[in-house]
Amino acid sequence: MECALRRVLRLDEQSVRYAGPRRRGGPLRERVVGTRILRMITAAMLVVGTASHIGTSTGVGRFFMTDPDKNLVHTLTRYWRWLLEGNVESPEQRMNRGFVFFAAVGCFGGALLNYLANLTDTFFIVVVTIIGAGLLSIWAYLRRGHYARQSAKVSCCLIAIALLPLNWIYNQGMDGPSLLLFLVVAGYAFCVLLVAPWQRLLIALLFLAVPYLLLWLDYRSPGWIDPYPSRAAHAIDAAMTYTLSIGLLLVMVGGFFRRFESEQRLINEYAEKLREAGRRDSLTGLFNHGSFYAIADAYCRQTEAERGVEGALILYDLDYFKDINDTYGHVYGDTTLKFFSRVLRNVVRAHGGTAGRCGGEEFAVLLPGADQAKVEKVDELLREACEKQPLEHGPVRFSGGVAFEPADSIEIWMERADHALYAAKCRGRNTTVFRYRAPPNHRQSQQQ
Ligand SMILES: Nc1nc2c(ncn2[C@@H]2O[C@H](COP(=O)(O)OP(=O)(O)OP(=O)(O)O)[C@@H](O)[C@H]2O)c(=O)[nH]1
Repeated sequence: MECALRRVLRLDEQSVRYAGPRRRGGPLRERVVGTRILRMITAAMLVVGTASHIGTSTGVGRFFMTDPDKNLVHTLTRYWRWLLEGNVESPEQRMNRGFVFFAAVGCFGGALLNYLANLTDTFFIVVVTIIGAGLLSIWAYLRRGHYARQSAKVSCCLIAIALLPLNWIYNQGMDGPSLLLFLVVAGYAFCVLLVAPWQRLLIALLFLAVPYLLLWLDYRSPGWIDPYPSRAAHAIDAAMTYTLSIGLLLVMVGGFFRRFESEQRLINEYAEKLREAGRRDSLTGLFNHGSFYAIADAYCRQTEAERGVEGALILYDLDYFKDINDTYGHVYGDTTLKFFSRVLRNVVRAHGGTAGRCGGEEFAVLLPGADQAKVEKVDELLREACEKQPLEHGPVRFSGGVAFEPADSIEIWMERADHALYAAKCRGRNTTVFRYRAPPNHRQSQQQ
């Protein structure tokens, strides 16, 4: 195994010459190869995973998924999702999980290869394994939906203080790819850690201070730094690190786009909820006075040009509601209002109408295109439902007044319905008056 690896990586005498004389002393150990391979593996996984993710989210992957013989993308996406998705679905968390997971895989892969090929000191293998275990436990913690920012802070510190300095020392220091990796991880830290400005400043200082320190070490004590064994190894490492960096940038930018989209979706949802709440009566859930008037007024205007158009406006008022409040309390009064509203909404909706609460114990119903027979039916069903389901202190009773044929404005139409309602109250309540039909050509006569 060791020989094969060495043959593949061409670690021959010529390669050793490229590196120049050993600076740290002792025989040349090809420890750099392990970290290089780990980056290759991580980059390959990242590229395949990201490609499958982009494939499915853009719809390109659907082409493959429709064909049962080409379901590789589907399988990869399933694994990719399992790795990144947990109990909580937020783009920030997914971005975090993706980053931490690949860092952990990189550590384990590197440690394993270094061990198998006997490339580095045991110290390097142990430290990288410990860092990998730390990152993996952070990833597992994140998958369970725990708070992402604390874990992101810990993983950033682990990478910045331990992993990248090791990478620096074992990968030709300032001539290797570690500075590029520092830059990408710093970008990740700035993107994911939405912390207070002073903490952001601390992170920036950390990502400046550690490379400065390493540059100084590189300059003052070059014996600490391991060179590349060959030009080929240097080129491969540069290519792989660059690919890894592009992949990580993709994860970050993709995460940001998804986060922007989900926040936009949330804003729209809340705006819609607010709009809806502004149109509804908070106690009964029916349209409130303003929105009911607007709907009914729009109907009046819409039917203005049409002659003899059908339609009815009904006003309902609960009977002796003040007595109910005074005798059984306001809570019972509210229960009565809610019950009546629910029954009213169900009956009216079933007949294509709209119900609203005009205030107190007064309700309004718009039945577009309804003739007298339909209005009588609605009224009958409503009374029947209230009688059949008595509340604790008896059935809800109410009076109603109906105005047929839309008027020029809702105010005029309401006034006519109100007259009918008043008539119903005068007749002894618990009844509906239908007699307020508009005279023929009432619109023309009103305009004159
Ligand atoms: N519980 C409760 N009571 C309300 C609410 N809004 C208005 N009221 C009460 O409704 C009562 C209306 O009383 P009135 O206008 O005298 O009507 P009424 O007693 O039903 O008499 P008639 O309509 O003539 O049968 C008042 O006591 C108000 O305080 C509400 O949201 N909840």
